[in-house]
Amino acid sequence: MTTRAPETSSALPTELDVDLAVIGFGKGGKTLAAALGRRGQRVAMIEQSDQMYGGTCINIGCVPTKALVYDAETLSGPGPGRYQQAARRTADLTALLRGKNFSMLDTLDAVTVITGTARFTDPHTLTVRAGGDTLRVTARTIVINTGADPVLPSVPGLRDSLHLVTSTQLLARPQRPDDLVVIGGGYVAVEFASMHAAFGTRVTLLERGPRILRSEDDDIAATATEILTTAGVTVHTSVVVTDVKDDHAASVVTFADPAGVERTVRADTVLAALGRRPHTADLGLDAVGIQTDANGAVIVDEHLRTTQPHVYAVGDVNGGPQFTYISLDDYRIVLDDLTGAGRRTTTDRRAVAFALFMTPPLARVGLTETEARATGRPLRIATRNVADMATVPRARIVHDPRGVMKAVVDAETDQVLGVTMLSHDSHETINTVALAMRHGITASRLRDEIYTHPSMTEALNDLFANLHPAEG
Ligand SMILES: Cc1cc2nc3c(=O)[nH]c(=O)nc-3n(C[C@H](O)[C@H](O)[C@H](O)COP(=O)(O)OP(=O)(O)OC[C@H]3O[C@@H](n4cnc5c(N)ncnc54)[C@H](O)[C@@H]3O)c2cc1C
Ligand SMILES: NC(=O)c1ccc[n+]([C@@H]2O[C@H](COP(=O)([O-])OP(=O)(O)OC[C@H]3O[C@@H](n4cnc5c(N)ncnc54)[C@H](O)[C@@H]3O)[C@@H](O)[C@H]2O)c1
Repeated sequence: MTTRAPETSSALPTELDVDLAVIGFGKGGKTLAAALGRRGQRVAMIEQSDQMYGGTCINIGCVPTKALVYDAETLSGPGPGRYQQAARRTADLTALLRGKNFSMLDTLDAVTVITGTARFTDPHTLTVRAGGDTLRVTARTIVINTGADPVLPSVPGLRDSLHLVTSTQLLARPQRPDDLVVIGGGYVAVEFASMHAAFGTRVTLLERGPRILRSEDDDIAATATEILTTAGVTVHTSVVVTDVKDDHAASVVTFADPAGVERTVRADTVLAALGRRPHTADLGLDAVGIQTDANGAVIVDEHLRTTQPHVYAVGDVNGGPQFTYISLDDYRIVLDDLTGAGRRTTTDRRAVAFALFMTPPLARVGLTETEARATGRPLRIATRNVADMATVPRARIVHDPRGVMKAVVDAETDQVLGVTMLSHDSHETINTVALAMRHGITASRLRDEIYTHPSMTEALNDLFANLHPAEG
């Protein structure tokens, strides 16, 4: 167990040779570092910030956002005070998890945690800098796990606005905004809009596409929009944000509406939630023969090997789906390649579910109706409003009968092609469907299974009993 922070390491060696060097304390990399460290391999974990031990998810991503969403749903009292209480609790929680993540590696004798910024100088060598100090790390195997950064579009005035925030900056604030403009209509936009509206912030969401949640079916996006609108979010779609100007304590955001009419909205905070781009620009990859694609993602094969076969890329940086559990699965693939049979690949992934934590949450696994129709197969489809599911009292028990569920099934094979749930607890229930899909359990069997009562899972009895041949 040795911990080196180059900024304080003048008495420490300036060179380190290890079996594995991991750049970035993300989910996949830290899990691999711990696994190989426990086996006695010499590992260097290099993380640029002592505020990021444990990576994006626990510090500035999943954990703080979901803690705030939960508190928005459950704490009582006036919005500003509730938010401050929730923000304090969230900061305490992330600090606790950050410490635990650091200890998980730092307590392993074979692992060295280095706090500094890494850059390749040759295919087996990294230069790690912090302040004026430099450490040279050579490694047999290197894993790039540097995550992704928010994209900021070149809207005039946006980048210079004093009121512009990324999700990271907004999470760091102890106070909620009074008026928030959210630009974007995807994961970050919808989660922050929903949560801040629940804390009493006036929220306006500006999405350039014809609907929010562009990957979902029209009817699902429409129900999500209705839920957000009822919760107090003003949603504008098919808009073009043309200008952002600061005016004392606020920003004036100008946008063209679908008819081309210029409109403005004023807010003390403007959140850019426009996607996240793989973090590769400053790693020196080109010079050492590690190729990236047009979006900056490290190009990898199905074993997550880069164009230098001893260098792997895991998590958001390799351009795959940006979810913590995908980074974790990347770890399994790399571990198998390094220590196992090397059979596990990204092509093994089937029926991977996701959940977006608006209230109630939206979860999906498999195909949307639109995607299923495009396959040309004969389909059976069920669409059920939660409020109409009399046999699912759980939603009313918890005071939340909002939402809709949809199942899309191959009419010939009875195979489940996809399920979408915008409903209470869908982030849990969807895992049952995903497991069933992965193991070939048919729609009829899901319809006839025994589920606990009163639970949201028993909605599967109702949903799969209501399949009808797809029209059109
Ligand atoms: C607001 C928000 C909410 C989210 N919510 C969810 C959710 O609910 N569920 C979910 O599954 N996913 C969620 N995500 C996505 C999820 O957080 C990411 O997909 C995941 O954390 C990516 O992990 P990673 O392994 O790619 O690396 P990361 O965890 O991003 O770690 C990368 C690390 O590399 C470090 N680094 C970068 N460059 C260098 C360098 N040159 N030298 C040293 N260190 C460096 C960074 O400081 C960082 O700590 C959310 C994301 C955001 C932004
Ligand atoms: N619950 C979760 O699992 C969770 C939560 C948050 C983030 N994430 C991950 O982080 C990733 C990044 O999230 P995100 O919301 O930043 O990106 P996103 O790709 O989900 O959504 C970006 C949205 O911005 C819109 N957009 C782009 N340019 C625009 C412009 N100029 N004006 C208006 N709208 C514009 C797009 O049409 C899209 O709807 C997600 O894709 C997801 O993988 C996951």
